[in-house]
Amino acid sequence: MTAAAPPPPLGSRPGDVDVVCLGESMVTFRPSAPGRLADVPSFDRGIGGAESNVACVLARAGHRTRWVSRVGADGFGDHLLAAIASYGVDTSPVRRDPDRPTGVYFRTSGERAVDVAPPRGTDERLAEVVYYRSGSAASAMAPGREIRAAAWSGRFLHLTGITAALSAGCLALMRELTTRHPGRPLVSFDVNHRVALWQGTTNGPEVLADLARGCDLVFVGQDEAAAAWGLRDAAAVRAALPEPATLVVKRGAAGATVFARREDARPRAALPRPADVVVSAPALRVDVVAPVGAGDAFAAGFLSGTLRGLPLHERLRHGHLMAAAALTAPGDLGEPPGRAHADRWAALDADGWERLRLGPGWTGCPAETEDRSAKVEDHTV
Ligand SMILES: Nc1ncnc2c1ncn2[C@@H]1O[C@H](COP(=O)(O)OP(=O)(O)O)[C@@H](O)[C@H]1O
Ligand SMILES: O=C(O)C(=O)C[C@H](O)[C@H](O)COP(=O)(O)O
Repeated sequence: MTAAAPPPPLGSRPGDVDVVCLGESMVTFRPSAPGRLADVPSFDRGIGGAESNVACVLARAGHRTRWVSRVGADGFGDHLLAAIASYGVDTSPVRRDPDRPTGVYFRTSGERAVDVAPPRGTDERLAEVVYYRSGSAASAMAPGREIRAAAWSGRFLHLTGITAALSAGCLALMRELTTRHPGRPLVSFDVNHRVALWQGTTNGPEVLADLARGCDLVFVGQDEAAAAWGLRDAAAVRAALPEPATLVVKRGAAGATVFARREDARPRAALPRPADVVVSAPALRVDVVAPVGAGDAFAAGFLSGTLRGLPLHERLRHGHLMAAAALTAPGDLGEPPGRAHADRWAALDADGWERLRLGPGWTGCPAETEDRSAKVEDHTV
């Protein structure tokens, strides 16, 4: 028997993909008809997982992406690997665990997620989310040489706060990957505070803020910053999280604001922190089919614009466009618009942008085609 090949030395594949996304993915089940989980008779299968969602959207947008995770040696693991690879994502670092299952979750549609089943008669706009992921294959991830080499193999590493809540090993891995080691890639982090996953601990918000401070690009929703940290506006979030060079605060349908530090070659300790450039962009008008996946798609759009060196305003607009694709599809992943079309929409003047109204199917409807009026109302490109 030959010994297993040693893992590649750290950083031996610098930048061989654009973005590495590390985190748990699950098979998702959505009711095939509206209603509470208690009542619906059947479910449609899909895939979910904040980090692989980002990888899939980026791959569709033409970027080289890799997903690092673990799945069970079961049929759901087979399905996740095949589905994520079908987007063009490199899944070669994903390990199969013969002793632990692939995670699964159930989710009703609704404008907002809640962590427990809402009582009968409560607001139907609340989605119910039920996870079966405790003890899953991915929850056994932990620091190690092989996983770090895979995590460091791109220009960007994208992480989310979900991973930190999965197990002590996952939290240790997140702490390691968000430590500012010399030679690490740029680290992007979506706070993704999932209250249900932090039950039994009181320090989730504090841990998430700590992890965010070790990253270069951070995404957070204004609503989650308010709920987790009591921070009521974007400037307060920036004041509390000055460390990341770039911070994006999303305000759902209202828009998003990016704070980007002017880079400065002078030693940081010697000088006060340089001032930020602050740019905001309104979101699009969207006929929402399902809100799930919008945050991940937004992060992918912003990252795509960052990789392409686009101006901050266009990065935000690419975030909104990708989010709109997710919002107008039933599952986590929509069909993002092609790059040429996204670029043309992102370059619209403020009036043209405001006149866009996007409904289901809009991304498959290029601006030149005759029937676009059915899908994209009032847009002028
Ligand atoms: N109702 C909406 N109308 C238009 N765009 C929206 C709407 N809700 C969300 N978005 C878009 O999705 C992005 C992510 O929204 P957010 O509420 O932060 O998602 P999540 O809670 O999934 O992280 C927003 O920045 C925006 O681009
Ligand atoms: O909750 C989790 O652990 C998941 O990863 C499941 C979902 O796929 C993402 O949470 C979707 O995330 P949003 O884009 O913020 O809607």
